[in-house]
Amino acid sequence: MPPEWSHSSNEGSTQSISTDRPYAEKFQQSLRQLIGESRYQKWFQNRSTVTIHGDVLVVGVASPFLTKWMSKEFQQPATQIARECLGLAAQVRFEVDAAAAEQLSAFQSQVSSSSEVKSVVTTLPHSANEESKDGSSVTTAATLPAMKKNQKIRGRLAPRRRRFASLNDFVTGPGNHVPHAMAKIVAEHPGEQYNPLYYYGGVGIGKTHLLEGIHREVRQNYPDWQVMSLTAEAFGNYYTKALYEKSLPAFRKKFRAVDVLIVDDIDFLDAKKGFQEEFCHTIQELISYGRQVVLAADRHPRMLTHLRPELSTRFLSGLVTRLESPDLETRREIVRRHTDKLSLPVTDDAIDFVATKFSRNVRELIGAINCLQTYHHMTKRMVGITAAREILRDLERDCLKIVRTSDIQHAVCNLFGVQPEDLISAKRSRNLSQPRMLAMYLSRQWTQAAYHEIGKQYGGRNHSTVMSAEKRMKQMLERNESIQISTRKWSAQEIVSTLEEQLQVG
Ligand SMILES: Nc1ncnc2c1ncn2[C@@H]1O[C@H](COP(=O)(O)OP(=O)(O)OP(=O)(O)O)[C@@H](O)[C@H]1O
Repeated sequence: MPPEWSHSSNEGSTQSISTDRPYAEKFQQSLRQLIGESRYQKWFQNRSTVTIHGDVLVVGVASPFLTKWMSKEFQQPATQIARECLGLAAQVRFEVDAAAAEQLSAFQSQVSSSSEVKSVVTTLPHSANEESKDGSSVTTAATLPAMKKNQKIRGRLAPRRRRFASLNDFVTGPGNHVPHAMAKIVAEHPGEQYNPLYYYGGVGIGKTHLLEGIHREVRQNYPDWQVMSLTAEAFGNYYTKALYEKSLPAFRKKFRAVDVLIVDDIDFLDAKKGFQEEFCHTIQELISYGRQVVLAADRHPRMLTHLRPELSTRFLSGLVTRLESPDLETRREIVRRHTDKLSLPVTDDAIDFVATKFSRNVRELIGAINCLQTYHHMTKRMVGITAAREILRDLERDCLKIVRTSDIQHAVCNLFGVQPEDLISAKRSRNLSQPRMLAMYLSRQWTQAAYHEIGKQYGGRNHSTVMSAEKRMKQMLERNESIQISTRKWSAQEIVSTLEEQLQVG
């Protein structure tokens, strides 16, 4: 699968080249054949979009209800076809996409006599919604024979190129103005300082937005430069393919010739020793020739505990900068700007309600606004606080992630590099006592488990051991004491926030 990739032609064109469209169309055709014409028409045609990001094929649908229904019904055939089109690593996700909702409502107004369409329209959102992280990059939409005569609608369904987010649309506040300023500097003077520039932070708080903003701005500032954006996973897949096909020289030529390399989700490399060396050589070579490298991950490089030392040192040799969840004022501004952009009439107290309720993750915040917009679209009413409460009630509940003790154990083991069976054993070695104490503390914070239940899960310890672990951990947080991970000490607060962010992602 090709990465999102843009370069100039010899004529100096500044257009992005998207190679996703043929894959998306092939996916649609093959799916139609596999599930049959009538099911395809009923569930996909005129009401879905297909977007490809690396190995992830996203089917956009019109409502949260449909995401659940479609994954239940079509996950298996869609994955089978995606793998045939994109390779074995391909995955399929069903997500809400405003373009699919638009398609559906346009289709409905065209063929309102069709009862089949009506039955789907009744499922339009009253509850959960989520804007795709890469929602700006709709690649191709399902074709619509019934609409083909309608020029206006056909225009809207035409395949679009990926649109990168803009740095100017990024709302800044205390937790993110420095990372944003760094993005501006790097986009103006790539390769000159902060190389590599490494962003880290929790889920849905703008890392990809900043990467896309840099991509876009470099392309504007330096139209004939080659800028490549992809995920670490896509890099790994290319590398594996090149190894398999014995085409490593071509692979290296391609990746080491770019002027700016932008790689998202670097944490993927943590568990993939096989790609680390190649990735390390790639960025080393680029940086040594003054090319810019920009990276993003969910953790600080030192918390990627399975990384080769030369790679984490390389990450640390530029600028490592943390993005924090936006504070209330920043969230209010994000809501204001987004509702303005959608021309959504909404009262100030409804804005406050959304900004207060959806506090951890901007993607969820934007998803909430999209739900309000659908309500407005359907009712033509101004969105006030009562409507906002009503519409977002389910979504608010869905955003509360259920955390299990096994999630906590997994996250702690991953961070400290210890084995799960050791963490839950009766062993008392020093390298296990701190991670275990932390895991017990998090189990109390995030699950409903009682002290004795937690104790039982950690080597049959009694409830007083768990109570003292919790007390000691609280003390460490209050006094801002440090915890050792491999060779380095971290503040207890930083470790707990990192783990909690991962628990929220799942
Ligand atoms: N400060 C901000 N101002 C405006 N929009 C924002 C801001 N932060 C995030 N967003 C928007 O929120 C959505 C999610 O952001 P993004 O995809 O960049 O998150 P992320 O940190 O990369 O998440 P993940 O860890 O899941 O990859 C995007 O639509 C993005 O444009």
